[in-house]
Amino acid sequence: MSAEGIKVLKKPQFDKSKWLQMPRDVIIGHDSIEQIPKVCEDLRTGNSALIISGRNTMKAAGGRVLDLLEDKYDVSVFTIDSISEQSIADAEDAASGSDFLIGVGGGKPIDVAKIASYNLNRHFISVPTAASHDGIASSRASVPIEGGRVSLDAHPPIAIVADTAIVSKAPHRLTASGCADVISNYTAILDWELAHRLRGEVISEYAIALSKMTAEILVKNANVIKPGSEEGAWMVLKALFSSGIAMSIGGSSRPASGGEHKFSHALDILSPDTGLHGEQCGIGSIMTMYLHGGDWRWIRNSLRAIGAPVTPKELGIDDEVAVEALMMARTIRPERFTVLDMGLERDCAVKLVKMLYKD
Ligand SMILES: NC(=O)C1=CN([C@@H]2O[C@H](COP(=O)(O)OP(=O)(O)OC[C@H]3O[C@@H](n4cnc5c(N)ncnc54)[C@H](OP(=O)(O)O)[C@@H]3O)[C@@H](O)[C@H]2O)C=CC1
Ligand SMILES: O=C(CO)COP(=O)(O)O
Ligand SMILES: [Zn+2]
Repeated sequence: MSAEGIKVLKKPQFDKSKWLQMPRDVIIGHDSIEQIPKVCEDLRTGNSALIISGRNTMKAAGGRVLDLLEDKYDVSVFTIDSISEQSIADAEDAASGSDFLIGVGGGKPIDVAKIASYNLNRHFISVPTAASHDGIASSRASVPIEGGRVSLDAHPPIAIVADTAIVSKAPHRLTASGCADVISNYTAILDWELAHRLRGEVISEYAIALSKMTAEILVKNANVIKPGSEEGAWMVLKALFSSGIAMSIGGSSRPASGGEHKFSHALDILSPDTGLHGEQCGIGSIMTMYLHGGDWRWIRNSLRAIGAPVTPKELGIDDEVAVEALMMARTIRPERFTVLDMGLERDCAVKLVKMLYKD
């Protein structure tokens, strides 16, 4: 071919751009709830606030937030029982006259506050009462919809106020569930890498490194995570924060949510209000680690060490329901490719669940 026949391809211009949002004020520590008025002042949040909380969590912390703010701010309270499209719409109605929102509770009130504030274009402050989930800092919200669940784009809290004295008094089951949510990062990452290899899905090495490091540090410090320990609460809250930041960097929940989360979301449909989110993800993670050919016994031992359940029986569900959840996982958020989307057959799912009981 002559020189004239060769087309010189111009290197495409670099046109990548990313917009990351992060929390501005983060206070984790003993009696940090007392700092809430200062945080509101610092962030110039406005004059009126809506506290979104649950029944138990209103008692554990919401009441104190109300006491601390009501002198200076016009504060109302909205209590939720569950997260649903309806409870989010109701929360938005309740918040329409408020300058900012405060989510006080576990994952559900925080996600409701996150979405409502995002839809209303208001700031929100995250006040976790339990170290039970890694949505305390993330910019995502997880919402059940008819027959499934969606991970919605939202925004991160403008501030996080996590009081270790309050969180350490929450039932230990919640803390162990938060640890399991973080331990499941190991398999979430493997699933993301699998989707990258097979489907060309874009991955973020920074998000992966942070997510993995977070799980490693947590497992390394499992010995301090004991019922009632404030040091343990501190350790887990830091991990949950870090995992949430990995999701912000990744631009999706991918660094912390893979097949084990799809299994958990399926269980939420098949057996609602039985297991906690992180508990279910932990058990899912043992099984998906097995499918990835990794050290599933190590995942199981790590979960046991922090007091999380490792079998459907310990979770309070029948093995048949766990098998059904494995089969249903591929129908949950089908665009999220994981090891459970590779044509798992029912008899293999049965074996997988049986394997959980092996020595
Ligand atoms: N956005 C994200 O990135 C993420 C979102 N999630 C979502 O979070 C949710 C799971 O969170 P989780 O916290 O497990 O569930 P909940 O918010 O339902 O909390 C579980 C239970 O613990 C109670 N509780 C919380 N704190 C205390 C306390 N200090 N003392 C006594 N009881 C307490 C709650 O009481 P009450 O009845 O008062 O609420 C509730 O009954 C799921 O919807 C999940 O999808 C999970 C991970 C990441
Ligand atoms: O729970 C999460 C991360 O721990 C969020 O994941 P989902 O996007 O699957 O709801
Ligand atoms: Zn999770």
